[in-house]
Amino acid sequence: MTPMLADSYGRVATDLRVSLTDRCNLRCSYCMPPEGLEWLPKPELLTDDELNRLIRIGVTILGIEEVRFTGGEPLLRRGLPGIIAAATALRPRPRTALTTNGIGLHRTAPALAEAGLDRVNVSLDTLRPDVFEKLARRRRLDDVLEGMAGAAAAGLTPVKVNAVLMRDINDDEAPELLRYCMEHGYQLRFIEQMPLDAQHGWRRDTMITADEILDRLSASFSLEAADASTRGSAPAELFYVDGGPATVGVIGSVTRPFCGACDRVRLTADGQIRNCLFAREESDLRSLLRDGATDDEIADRWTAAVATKLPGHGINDPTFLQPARPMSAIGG
Ligand SMILES: Nc1nc2c(ncn2[C@@H]2O[C@H](COP(=O)(O)OP(=O)(O)OP(=O)(O)O)[C@@H](O)[C@H]2O)c(=O)[nH]1
Ligand SMILES: C[S@@+](CC[C@H](N)C(=O)[O-])C[C@H]1O[C@@H](n2cnc3c(N)ncnc32)[C@H](O)[C@@H]1O
Ligand code: SF4
Ligand code: SF4
Repeated sequence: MTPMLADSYGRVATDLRVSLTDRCNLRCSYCMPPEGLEWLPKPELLTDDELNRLIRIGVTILGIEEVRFTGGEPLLRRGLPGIIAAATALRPRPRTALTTNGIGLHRTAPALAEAGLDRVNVSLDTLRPDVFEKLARRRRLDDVLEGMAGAAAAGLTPVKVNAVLMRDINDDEAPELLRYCMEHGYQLRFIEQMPLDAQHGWRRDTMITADEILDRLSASFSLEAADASTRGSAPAELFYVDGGPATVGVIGSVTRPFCGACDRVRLTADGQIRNCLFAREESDLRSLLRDGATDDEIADRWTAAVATKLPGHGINDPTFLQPARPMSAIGG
């Protein structure tokens, strides 16, 4: 198929990240303020049918090969199994994945697997209940751990685990998290905090960098960089732990950006296409949908949206401005 979602820097978007809701049942301090946010009004959200149609256009007309469901917290979306089933019924069948905080996953994992979901990424920043409560502002650590186990038992593997380290909160926990994940067969990745929180609390001088993460891990494990040629467009740089085969990943979005190999495009829960996590402009597919546009007209607007993608996120430029939408409303 001719690549349709190409930008002017030679990159082609084949990975569609779909935000199913901007709501969440946690309040991670690097993402949301304690009081939550003003949620998108219901009439502005795409219905399941509208979402399914856009995913179908992405896969069958525009060359999307992988669909990632995210949010907000995607498990809060009632129609999730049906949305997954509609995506996996498409031909060519896209690979599917879910990025979740894991709450409730223990219960829903079998139904999600049954609907055709291939794998999950679960966010887990700490193994200490008091630190979890401080970071996520809810007492739900056990639910998350149970959710990860449920996903593995349902075959939603590999279970990848995302951890953000925050200075003086959980930055001493890197080795403990890695040991836990290795024991349970999960693939852990540490993520550099990005300036995407609604309360604009990100500070370059306090963020934990990829170099620091690697230093902390190296005090307890021997790490050997995996062959870079196998990385492709993956955000995580992989390191073999103690000779392998277990690996740990580092997602250095700020200090080791990977935008040159980006293959992502995002659809927000209210039907806007964003060609980058940090885009300051969006393309409105919802109005087209609701005005009776044809599949080809929708595909044309989507193609034009990706064509204007910038070469990188610009976080390291002096003129950088954080996007108006926070991470939870973009779809992380
Ligand atoms: N800069 C940047 N960071 C991203 C992007 N997508 C995801 N991330 C960061 O990487 C983290 C992990 O993302 P996930 O949704 O778990 O999945 P992934 O790493 O993209 O994908 P897989 O490794 O294929 O499972 C997110 O929490 C973000 O912090 C992106 O497009 N740009
Ligand atoms: C926005 S959440 C949405 C999915 C789900 N609620 C979850 O937490 O996995 C997706 C990912 O973004 C990460 N994230 C949120 N805010 C971030 C930030 N400011 N910098 C880096 N990663 C962030 C989270 O840790 C999570 O792994
Ligand atoms: S990172 Fe995920 S779980 Fe945490 S507040 Fe944001 S959307 Fe919710
Ligand atoms: S910051 Fe933008 S260009 Fe860079 S990898 Fe993420 S989505 Fe792609």
